[in-house]
Amino acid sequence: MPSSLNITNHINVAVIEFDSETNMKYTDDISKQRTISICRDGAIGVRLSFDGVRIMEDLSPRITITFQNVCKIIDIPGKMMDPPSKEKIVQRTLLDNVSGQVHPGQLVALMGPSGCGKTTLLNTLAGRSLNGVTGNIWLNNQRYEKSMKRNIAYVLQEDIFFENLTVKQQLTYTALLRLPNSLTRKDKLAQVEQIIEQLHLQNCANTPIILISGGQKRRVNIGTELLTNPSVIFLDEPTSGLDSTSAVTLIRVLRELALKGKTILMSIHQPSSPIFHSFDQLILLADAKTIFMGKPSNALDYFATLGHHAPLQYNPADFIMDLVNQDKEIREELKEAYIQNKSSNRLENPHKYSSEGRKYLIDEPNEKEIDLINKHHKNLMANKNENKWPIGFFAQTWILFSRNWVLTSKSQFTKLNCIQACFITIVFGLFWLRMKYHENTIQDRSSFIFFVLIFWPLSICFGGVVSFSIETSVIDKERASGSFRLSAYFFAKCLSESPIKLVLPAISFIIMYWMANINSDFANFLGILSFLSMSVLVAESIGLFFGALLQDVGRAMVACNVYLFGCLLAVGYFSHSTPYWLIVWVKWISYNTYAYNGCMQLQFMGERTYQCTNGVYIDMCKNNTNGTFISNEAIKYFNLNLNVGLNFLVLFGMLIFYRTTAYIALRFSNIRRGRT
Ligand SMILES: Nc1ncnc2c1ncn2[C@@H]1O[C@H](COP(=O)(O)OP(=O)(O)OP(=O)(O)O)[C@@H](O)[C@H]1O
Repeated sequence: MPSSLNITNHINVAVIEFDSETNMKYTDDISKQRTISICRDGAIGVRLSFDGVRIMEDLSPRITITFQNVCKIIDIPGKMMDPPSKEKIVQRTLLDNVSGQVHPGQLVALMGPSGCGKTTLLNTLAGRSLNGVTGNIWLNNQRYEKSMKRNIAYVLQEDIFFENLTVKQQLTYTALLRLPNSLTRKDKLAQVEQIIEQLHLQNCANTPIILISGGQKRRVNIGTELLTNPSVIFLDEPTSGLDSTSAVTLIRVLRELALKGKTILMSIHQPSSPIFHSFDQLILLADAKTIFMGKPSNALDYFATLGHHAPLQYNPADFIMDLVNQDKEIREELKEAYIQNKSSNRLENPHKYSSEGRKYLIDEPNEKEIDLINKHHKNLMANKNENKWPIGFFAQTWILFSRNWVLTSKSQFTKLNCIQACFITIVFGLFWLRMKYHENTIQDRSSFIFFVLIFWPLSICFGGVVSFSIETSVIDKERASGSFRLSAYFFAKCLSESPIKLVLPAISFIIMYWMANINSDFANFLGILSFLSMSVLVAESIGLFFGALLQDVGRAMVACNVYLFGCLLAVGYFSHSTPYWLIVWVKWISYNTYAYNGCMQLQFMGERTYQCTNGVYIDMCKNNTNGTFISNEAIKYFNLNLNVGLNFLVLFGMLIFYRTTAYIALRFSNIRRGRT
């Protein structure tokens, strides 16, 4: 035993969080150093190591998940059927009275042909897309409630990440977002290290996810879900796409987790023989119904009782999959046989199939209390005062801001973008090279401003259109596990992306501005730069708005193009004979009007002297072609009568307007997709 002084030193941190329901356990584990475990009634247990860092330990409640007669029926519009149905709505059964029970410490496989309902069952048990679901689901002896989600991890079939992040960055940002405020940053980072070690990811911890192998990606996916120390883990085909060695490694990791008391249910397609036999239980589905539930080692014996004998030396999983993938008649026979075999009154109602196989099946739960009792009883309901989110709005915004900053920097400063910026800068600079302060350059000066205000805003705008579509799958996945508010994501995105997206346009503009010799006054230069920056941000907001509203890149691009080019023409630069009724209103809703107006005034503002040339543009040069005029005269020529400050203010208003509508559109599209 360590000295009492030692213990006291390290309890200091814990005492702050003690309450009547907190248990303490002292372990003298040499491999993990001496630790004190603190276990509360929540999902997260805490271990104190002697260096004072708290590490979450496997002290989450042990949970038995019981599901009984779970059905899912959805309505499909008749015209979507093939062939189209005459009925307006066609009902389709995705799950038909599926029952089962998975205990802590068990690794259970869910198998069946493609489309039999494995993912649907996992979604249902994980509390996702519960529309049209009936039946009972219990976690221990408590009926399933939304708040219990925090005890559940769901590893999706696809490995969805921001692939430019390294493995460690991915896990760190997730830990900072999903672990509660009661843990310090240091504790959360320690938890990341623990997961990296547990999932054997040390070798690729600092490698971008895009460069790691499929098996490693799958483990990062699992690690991301394990960070919150869940009690129940659902995995949808975690071994698909992996070679047999990676699959075996993964199953070994899952087995280690099961040994720590996790309840694990995973769907799997065609496991190798060793993997098949490593499961504690097998649930086999066909056409939305159960056809076998028992130990994998009993599966072949069960099917043999129904006359389906496996050849010797044959992988049992292959045999079973071949069997259920055969014609519909066999599946009907297997479904019927299972119903008979599980039926308790089979003796009173003799059936055509042998009921000899019953001894190979595990009994289905029958809602009796005995099925639901779990010796590790814990209250799984969320405390009423408990926050819905692990961390507050500002903390969420800050972490998402940091992550987005890293991602946007990587995506913005690519070689391609830099080459494009250089090329545009040089072409624009050479085209309008060192314009003289002469009357005949005022039109060229106008076109310089006009084209600068087209190129950069439009190129950033199209980035905005695709922005959500690139991020939607990751954000949806993260929000499905309750990581952060949509508003925090949007706010962080706006704050982090705007400055980064302005860097290339600003550098390029500064060089072009000097090359074209626009206006040497520094204040005017800053003013024009501010107008360009504001135009870029407004244009990006328009892109974000269409991207969020239409949720389809193709359609959003078309809508954005039509809108922007309509607005661009309305400035009246290209045609002076456009009907007044057509441009009079479009002109005032076009951001180009204000940006162009402001920049042009700033360009000609001041007392700079211009040389008259032919008197085509400036009245006072008409009779004095060798004279001079003050640049302000050009403002009159271009009829620029809206105050510079007002132009900027309107642009700023547009920025706020389009960002707000983009957020509303995003929230609206989330509701349409069933997310809140
Ligand atoms: N939202 C939906 N609308 C209509 N049909 C759906 C919907 N979701 C699932 N289905 C259908 O339900 C059936 C079961 O789908 P599910 O994804 O659960 O199958 P699965 O067993 O996981 O298949 P796989 O092994 O190929 O992933 C499929 O036929 C699928 O087409």
